Amino acid sequence: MSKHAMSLLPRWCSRVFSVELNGAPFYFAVKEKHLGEDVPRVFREVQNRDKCYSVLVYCSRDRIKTAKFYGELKDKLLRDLPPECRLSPMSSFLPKVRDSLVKGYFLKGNSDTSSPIERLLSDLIQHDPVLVCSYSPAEDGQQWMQHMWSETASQVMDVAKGYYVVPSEAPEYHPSTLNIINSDVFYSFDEAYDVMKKCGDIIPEAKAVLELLPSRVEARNKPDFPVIVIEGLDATGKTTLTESLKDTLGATLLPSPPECLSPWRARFDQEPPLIRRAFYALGNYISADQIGLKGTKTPVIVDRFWHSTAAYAIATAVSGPVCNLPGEGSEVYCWPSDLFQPSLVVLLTLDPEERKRRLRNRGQGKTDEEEELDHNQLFRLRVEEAYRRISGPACVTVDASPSADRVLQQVLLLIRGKCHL
Ligand SMILES: Nc1ncnc2c1ncn2[C@@H]1O[C@H](COP(=O)(O)OP(=O)(O)OP(=O)(O)O)[C@@H](O)[C@H]1O
Ligand SMILES: Nc1ccn([C@H]2C[C@H](O)[C@@H](COP(=O)(O)O)O2)c(=O)n1
Repeated sequence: MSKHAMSLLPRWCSRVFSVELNGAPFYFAVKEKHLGEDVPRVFREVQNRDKCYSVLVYCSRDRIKTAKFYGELKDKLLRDLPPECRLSPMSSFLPKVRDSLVKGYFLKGNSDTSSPIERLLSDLIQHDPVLVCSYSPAEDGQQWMQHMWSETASQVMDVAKGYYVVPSEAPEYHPSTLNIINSDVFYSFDEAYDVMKKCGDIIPEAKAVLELLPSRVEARNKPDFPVIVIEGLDATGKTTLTESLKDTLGATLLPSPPECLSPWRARFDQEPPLIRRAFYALGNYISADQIGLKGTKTPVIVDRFWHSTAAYAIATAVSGPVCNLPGEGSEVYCWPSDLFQPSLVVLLTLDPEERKRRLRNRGQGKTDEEEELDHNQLFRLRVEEAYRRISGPACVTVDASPSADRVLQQVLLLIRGKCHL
């Protein structure tokens, strides 16, 4: 067993394991002794002929490689496992311990598929940063046990002995919330920059992005004019409103991410969250630099800014209902201390049916995330709630269902009240 995997062991019995079946999480823990606990739900429906396995990707010191490998692992498992084998997202974590989450997959096969599955897992454990366990009924035929594999053997081998699997309570918040800070959301230029810099060796485009970054993090000038950010889900009317505000106020309109990043955006959208979110976070610092420049001459309207970066990242990292999000007031929703704060942030909200109607009428192709927003009601609700929970500055919600002109008038009122324009 590698030294990284060994480092997970001392608190192995304090870890909680989560397996997501059809979008719902099932939790279990492991114990050295059995005290008459029930069989966890994940194993209750497993037949005796079935065999289950877990593959967890532990964090090596190279976070970039780990993040890339996690994405590639799913493709590899889907490609190489027998088609009858069922693959579910899995994680393991220490409750309330930050950065303790390790992610992976839970595999369910049967006696016909166990040989090819075990061959694949044996190969993985010898070449990749994974910790493999298998699960089988205990001698009494009632309980289930977890056996940790050793990388030196190409067959199942328990380290010390097997552990009993027992049910565990659901944590207060989704386990992914433990690892959000500086993996999904970055709270300083340096943290996001560090990720992009480390990407330079494996993603040539990262070097081009680094060259576009401002030399100073603080906006070069403090704008004399108000800076207004317009936020909202796709097709809530941001483009329509920002164009009108530009004309009405004689303002400068800045899109976000900034135009200079457009050539690289599609490339970074394919990357795992760590890299993709670092790209968007850095985009905000470029925007802040541009705001500093333009805001000395005219008011500035910005189409999306940090609220979007954080809200989409948090809502993607966490799955399930809104109550799985980090609680209101969590540090996850804090504004980065080194990022320019706009004078006003307006969040446009729209009834989902009307939003779909506008999307249909607009008739453009949809990005993967727009598809997700369309089909996954829970994702949409999580993004909107995360928007509302972000503070410093918090956003002011405006109902975007009236006519474009009415929405404009409503937002102008807000701007005049808040920014004395
Ligand atoms: N208040 C409104 N009433 C009716 N239709 C509107 C209104 N505002 C915008 N629309 C229409 O809805 C569609 C989406 O608007 P728009 O492109 O401004 O949204 P968006 O938030 O910028 O979208 P995206 O983030 O995907 O670029 C467009 O066809 C636009 O003409
Ligand atoms: N400042 C920004 C702007 C955008 N994003 C991300 C969030 C979504 O993934 C996507 C939405 O952009 P659109 O499709 O409306 O162009 O871009 C961000 O993270 N930060």
